[in-house]
Amino acid sequence: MRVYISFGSNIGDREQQINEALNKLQQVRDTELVTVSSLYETAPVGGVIQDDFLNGAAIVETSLTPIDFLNEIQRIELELGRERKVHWGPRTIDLDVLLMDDYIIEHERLNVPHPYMHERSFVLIPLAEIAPEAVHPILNKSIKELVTVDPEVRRYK
Ligand SMILES: Nc1ncnc2c1ncn2[C@@H]1O[C@H](COP(=O)(O)OP(=O)(O)OP(=O)(O)O)[C@@H](O)[C@H]1O
Ligand SMILES: Nc1nc2c(c(=O)[nH]1)N=C(CO)CN2
Repeated sequence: MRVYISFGSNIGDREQQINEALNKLQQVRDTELVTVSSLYETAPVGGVIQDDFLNGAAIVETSLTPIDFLNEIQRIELELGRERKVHWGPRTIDLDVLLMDDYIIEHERLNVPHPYMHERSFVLIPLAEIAPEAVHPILNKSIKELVTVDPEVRRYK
């Protein structure tokens, strides 16, 4: 199964934490990291006053089940010291599943496509860089069609 993920960090050495998360992802069993986007510096979305994020997206190929893959990314978040305090608040690392093939999953622990991905340019801009043709299976639109220009999402590296 092809999985599209987004990642973000806004506490501590953001770039280092993203690199560590991607290294750990590369070591997950039966999983290959296919493509990683550039990093983008993004203004915080959602109303919580907090520092800017570094965000990006990646393409992963895995033969794990969707829940086993979620378990692995949640383990990586915990290993990198992620604490769940403020909803939508600051985090050392956040890994979200955006798309899994063309699956629509409504599970208590996993909603795919990610319910907010189509309205978040900090997700769509990095994803459009690496997967413009990927299709949102509920909206039936490609990422290229969903993405819009946003001056608050700036190419970083
Ligand atoms: N597509 C998904 N990717 C990652 N987690 C998901 C997904 N769908 C549901 N979840 C569930 O969401 C829960 C909360 O995740 P998390 O704390 O990362 O939310 P958040 O990052 O604060 O908000 P958001 O989901 O809007 O990014 C997790 O425990 C996970 O089981
Ligand atoms: N720019 C930006 N804003 C956010 C982010 C994020 O990754 N980037 N994550 C959030 C919680 O999921 C809330 N707000």
